[in-house]
Amino acid sequence: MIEQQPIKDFLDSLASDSPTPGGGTAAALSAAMSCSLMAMALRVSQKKVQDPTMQEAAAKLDQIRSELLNLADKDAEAFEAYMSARRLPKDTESQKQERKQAMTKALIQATQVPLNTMKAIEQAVKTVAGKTAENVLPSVASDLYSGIKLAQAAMQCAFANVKINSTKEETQPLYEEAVDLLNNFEEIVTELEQTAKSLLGM
Ligand SMILES: Nc1nc(=O)c2c([nH]1)NC[C@@H]1CN(c3ccc(C(=O)N[C@@H](CCC(=O)O)C(=O)O)cc3)C=[N+]21
Repeated sequence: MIEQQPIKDFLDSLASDSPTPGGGTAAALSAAMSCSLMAMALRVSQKKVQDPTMQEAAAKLDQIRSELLNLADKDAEAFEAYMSARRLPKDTESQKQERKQAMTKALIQATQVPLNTMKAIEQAVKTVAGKTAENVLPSVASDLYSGIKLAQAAMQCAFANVKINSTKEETQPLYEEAVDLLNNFEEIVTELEQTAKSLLGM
């Protein structure tokens, strides 16, 4: 489990030529870090600003962060299963059929997981958008901004994983859902970025 790993060990295994952890895991973990940063900005601000939504939003971000850490593990499992299916024998006609079925099944899961990562990131950003972000103290505006930009990067990375796996008819509906989600997200995140920038005086 990723949560048990020292950061150095995780980064070494990400850099290694083994297929997992891969980009999908990195997207989910980056998003988890984004949640931490945004929660921190809210918790610091909450001490001085009378905004009862901040505490709740921070708690929600903690919950989404825990989901994202789980998705980081799930992504490695799903991509590993796909790589295993690819390694199945293909000597006879029935083996070929079985391998094809197993690969399709694993590919659907390897596409569903980064799509779930995208959904979690959208929830995280929606949690801070609007009044909550506007009430963040200028002293932690850089943390809010960093959290937002990390969320945006993680969203685009998770989307790239959905895209690269969307090579079959069976994954097409997931791809279409991801495109819609990304477009909607970009609108929300652009506005939120403006809020953080103006707090930063940028
Ligand atoms: N949900 C999801 N998560 C991913 O992380 C994900 C994904 N989908 N879809 C595709 C991309 C690409 N990616 C690779 C990482 C390493 C190798 C790799 O190490 N390949 C070696 C070893 C192959 C083996 O061990 O059989 C090779 O090709 O020589 C390949 C591909 C992860 N991705």
